[in-house]
Amino acid sequence: MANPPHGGILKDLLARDAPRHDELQKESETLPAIVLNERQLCDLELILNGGFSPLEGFMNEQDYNGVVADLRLKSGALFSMPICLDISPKQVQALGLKSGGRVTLRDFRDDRNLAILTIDDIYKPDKQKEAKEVFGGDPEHPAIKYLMKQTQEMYIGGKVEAVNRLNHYDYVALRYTPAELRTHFDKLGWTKVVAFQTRNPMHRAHRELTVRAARDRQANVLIHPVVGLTKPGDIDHFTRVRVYEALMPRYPNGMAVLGLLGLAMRMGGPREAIWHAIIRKNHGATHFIVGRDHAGPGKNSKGVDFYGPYDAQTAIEKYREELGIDVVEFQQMTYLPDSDEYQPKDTVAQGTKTLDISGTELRRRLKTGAPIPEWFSYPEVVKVLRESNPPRYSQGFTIFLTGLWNSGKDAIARALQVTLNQQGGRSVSLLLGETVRSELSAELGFTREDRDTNIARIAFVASELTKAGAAVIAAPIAPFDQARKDARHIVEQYGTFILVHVATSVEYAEKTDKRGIYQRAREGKIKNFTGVDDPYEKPADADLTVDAEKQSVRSIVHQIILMLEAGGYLEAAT
Ligand SMILES: Nc1ncnc2c1ncn2[C@@H]1O[C@H](COP(=O)(O)OS(=O)(=O)O)[C@@H](OP(=O)(O)O)[C@H]1O
Repeated sequence: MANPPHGGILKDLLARDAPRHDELQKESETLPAIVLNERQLCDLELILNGGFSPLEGFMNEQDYNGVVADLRLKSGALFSMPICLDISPKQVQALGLKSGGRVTLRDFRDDRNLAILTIDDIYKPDKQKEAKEVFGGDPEHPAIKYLMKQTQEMYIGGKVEAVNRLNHYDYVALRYTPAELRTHFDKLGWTKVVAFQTRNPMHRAHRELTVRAARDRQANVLIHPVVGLTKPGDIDHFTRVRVYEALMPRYPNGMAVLGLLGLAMRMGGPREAIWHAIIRKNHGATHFIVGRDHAGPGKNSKGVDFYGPYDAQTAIEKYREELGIDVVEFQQMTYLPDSDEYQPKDTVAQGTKTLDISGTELRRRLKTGAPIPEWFSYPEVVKVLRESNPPRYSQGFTIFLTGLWNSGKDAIARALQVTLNQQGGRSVSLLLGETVRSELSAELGFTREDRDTNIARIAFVASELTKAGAAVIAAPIAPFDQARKDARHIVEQYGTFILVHVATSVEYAEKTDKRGIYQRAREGKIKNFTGVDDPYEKPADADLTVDAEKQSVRSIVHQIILMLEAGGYLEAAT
């Protein structure tokens, strides 16, 4: 038998009775609706399927205050994380929400009605207190940032009834509800299950740690990674799930099962560890692994740890009896090359040679293509990671040429395009000012606002192409510094952005103008012409500055190619 859920009863709020379900469905169409964001959707799913048992809805003020102050619901049950539905006062008013009323909870992704909430109360939380008590108070903590910047001013509490399940389209078969996992364990005949929480790829150390835990407790293993929301900047869950799938055959004799958990983590260290244990208990696990810096966000910008490395273990220890799940505490695992094995750091005899590869070092090796040894990870895991972190020579990039009209930037852009096409290996996209103006920005003029919009559109397209692995050459005038900086920011989410200032003087651009455009601008026939009666802000952040008066197009293109080569973006012809 699987572990009894927290509070004794596994909540399952989806109406099984077909007539009742139809009634709720109909009613949901008639009620005012709150459209849930990603975090709220994750929370709702785990409320509805019992992952957050004994919760039956979003917390009302009494439950919230109890949880914030001393980790207790009004009923006295232990619960460490506030689970609240935030809403703006404006929306409360617009929807006419008040205590006793009912409101539909809707999915932002497909507008499906998911649940009906009966309102207990609408209250204003003390955010400062929540930040301090729940997360420790450091304003750089990701959950505190979210609380202060994204969370609305009011919370709305009350029980929910499910109308529909959330739709998922990725890894559906691996997403088990608590009831499904319990049935699965039952089917396998598992009575002791040690659950492992993670938001990172898993390597050999994790495999050794979980097997060791299983051996110690004579249990089976549930690999239970979070695929809802994790820490901003984490490796995306698609890559991670492929890693977990690659790793699973390394557990002997079917001793482990992989299940995905659509949790929105808060990175709340000690409080989060207790919450995680409760969630795993609800999913039927009898044991839960808590390792080093469990669910901590690491260090703040001053290099100070948000939590001590074993704070979570201490916190969870305090509630050991009450939690009803056996917590398996682990020190960090380290590799002993002489005996080719992993051991918890605290059990290694002094003077023994150990090896470790940090997350930062791993990212560096993935980036540069440097080898990742087999003692650290399995080749099949490394293969998945390398596929998601391709070497520079197959990553996308954007070359953004900025300069006056007729500065030579278009000629450079065209020459660079054919040079890169000759090299091959990537598709090359050319976004000339004139093409963009006619295809994307036909309705825009040349006010500052319109020019900024034009550059923002170019940046968006360039970022998408960069993400897809293309070489993008953009060549608008882009006279304003802030718009160029914004463009860099957007593209750099996905790849390298190289700003090339084509600093040819206006005199030369004008002298070599064969179309008479400058003359028309001087005569006032074209207004607000850059370099004539509209400013060009010279970039102070150009990665390369060139001048078509002093250099040939060929030599400028060569300079850009050399830069790309130095950055590792061009694969040597083999
Ligand atoms: N007032 C004014 N100022 C600057 N340029 C003007 C202006 N009016 C029209 N044009 C023609 O628009 C083309 C340049 O547009 P860009 O998209 O590169 O400009 S911007 O980056 O949005 O500032 C460029 O045309 P193409 O020759 O087709 O490139 C300019 O000649």
